[in-house]
Amino acid sequence: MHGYTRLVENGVPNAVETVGLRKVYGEGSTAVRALDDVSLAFPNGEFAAIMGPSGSGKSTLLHILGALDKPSEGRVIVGGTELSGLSDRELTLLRRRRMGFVFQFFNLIPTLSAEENVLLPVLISGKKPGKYARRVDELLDLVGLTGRRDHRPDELSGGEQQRVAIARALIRFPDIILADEPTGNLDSRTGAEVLVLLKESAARYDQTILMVTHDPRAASASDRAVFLSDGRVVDEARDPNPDDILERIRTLESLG
Ligand SMILES: Nc1ncnc2c1ncn2[C@@H]1O[C@H](COP(=O)(O)OP(=O)(O)OP(=O)(O)O)[C@@H](O)[C@H]1O
Repeated sequence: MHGYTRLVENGVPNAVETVGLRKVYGEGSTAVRALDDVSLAFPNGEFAAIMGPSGSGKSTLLHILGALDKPSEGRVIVGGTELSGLSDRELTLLRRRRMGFVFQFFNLIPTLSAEENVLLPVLISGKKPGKYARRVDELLDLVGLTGRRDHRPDELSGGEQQRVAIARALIRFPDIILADEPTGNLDSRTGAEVLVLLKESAARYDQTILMVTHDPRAASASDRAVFLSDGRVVDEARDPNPDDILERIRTLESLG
């Protein structure tokens, strides 16, 4: 159905919403049901953590929420727009205009400086980089890399590279930030700093954060943790604390 819109109480569409999402990889006896009837709503401005055991479907869900992959069945609605009605070109534009990706393996371009990596989404979308000069300065300052702007990725630590990736994800003021294990290979202090950065940006620019993580401490920074098991949403926790999350994970793993 085209133009499908669901409204939340105050009349503003959810940042992202899914209805009856299924994803099956492969066919016949080797088919894997990665997502099974997932219906979720992420209101504007929410910081949501997506958790669950290995293989439970977290990355698959994040890729579908970020319009990087398509569901086998069900709907994804981003800011009131149903994705199934969009062409590949329109999906690309929607990703560029509205989404920022922070993935664990930083995907920085090795031959570009930190500053050039941050500007990459601007260059790719054909905008004039000069217009973003002030924004680059602001972001490099926000992530504490002003003094490293001319360094290439191999001249930066893992934490610094991750901070470049965050600045890059934020450069075009995305409505939605999708993060896959953003603290996964960082020490706990750098990981905590990265989360503070994401939260500060989200609060300042009214952005929604969708973050896959295994880390109870990272998830406790969120407004809501959603737990997947075998491709289904099996639990949710509002304003979770690390102990609460650990307890729920243990329960899920004992059931699995
Ligand atoms: N491209 C693919 N082809 C076939 N099966 C896949 C593919 N991608 C994922 N799967 C399967 O789908 C299921 C869900 O995978 P997914 O990567 O979403 O889980 P996850 O919760 O992110 O796991 P992890 O925490 O280990 O990263 C798994 O059983 C996985 O083996």
